[in-house]
Amino acid sequence: MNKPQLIETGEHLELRLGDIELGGSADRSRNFEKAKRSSPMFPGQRVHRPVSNHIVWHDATIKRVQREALNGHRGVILWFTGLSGSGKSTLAHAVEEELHHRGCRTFVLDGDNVRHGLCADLGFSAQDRQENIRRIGEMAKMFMEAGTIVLTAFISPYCADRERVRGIVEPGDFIEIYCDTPIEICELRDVKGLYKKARAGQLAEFTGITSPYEAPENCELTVDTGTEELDVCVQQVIDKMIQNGIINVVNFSY
Ligand SMILES: Nc1ncnc2c1ncn2[C@@H]1O[C@H](COP(=O)(O)OS(=O)(=O)O)[C@@H](OP(=O)(O)O)[C@H]1O
Ligand SMILES: Nc1ncnc2c1ncn2[C@@H]1O[C@H](COP(=O)(O)OP(=O)(O)O)[C@@H](O)[C@H]1O
Repeated sequence: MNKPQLIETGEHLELRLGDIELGGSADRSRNFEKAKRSSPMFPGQRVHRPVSNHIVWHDATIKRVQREALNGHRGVILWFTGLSGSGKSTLAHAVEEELHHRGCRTFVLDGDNVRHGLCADLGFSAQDRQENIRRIGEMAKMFMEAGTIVLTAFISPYCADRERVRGIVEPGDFIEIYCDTPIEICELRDVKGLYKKARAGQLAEFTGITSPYEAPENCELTVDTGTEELDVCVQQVIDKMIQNGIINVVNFSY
């Protein structure tokens, strides 16, 4: 990797790799106070604010931009969304491999895995899915603040829930990637046999069958994970990252 430079500009620290500005202001990690907390959208929907009035934000002395300088690339959230079987996990892990082999710090947060631990108490009602995505969004943000390229692979079926995650980070920090596989193909793949169960009435609230999926309308990238080869989709994600100044074209040219 090219050696990144930290440049002081007034009150800000900038991280530069060649001509690319990798980081933003040194106090970007303080956007806790600015986090958008939207109003409830349906009865019973949870709104999260600290329960106690007696907690005070503690500023880190080592900032995100310094961690990014150490890593040689920006932290970012790559948010993969799509139906079950659309290819979120396969694509996220394939992109991670590509990035890891080229020296990037990465981590994949995967739906089934997170539901074994942090979100083991949640089911598949709209409210539980909302809470699932809220927790994952907060966790992804922490990974990103650590300077990591975090790749998330959750159905995240509701536009509002995805937009809420976008709203807790700065513009450019959240790259939404729609794994656009039609349900007919997902059902043919039926990787885990869940569509068969859902059709047989053995699995309630199954996305695409008895529970909605709201496709993104203005996402950063749509990938045709239904018919394109995996390596083509990986390259599209890498190209988007280069275009957005997350990683350096020098390290990713073939
Ligand atoms: N009812 C129902 N609907 C959808 N999916 C179900 C359901 N029950 C279990 N599963 C399995 O759980 C995985 C989806 O979890 P997520 O955390 O990604 O869902 S969500 O974002 O909160 O909607 C999903 O994983 P993927 O197939 O990788 O998407 C399924 O394996
Ligand atoms: N271009 C592609 N991108 C991702 N997955 C693909 C692609 N083409 C075929 N597949 C296959 O589709 C399936 C997707 O499964 P998975 O990644 O578990 O989906 P999800 O995480 O969305 O539930 C895998 O069997 C994978 O090999």
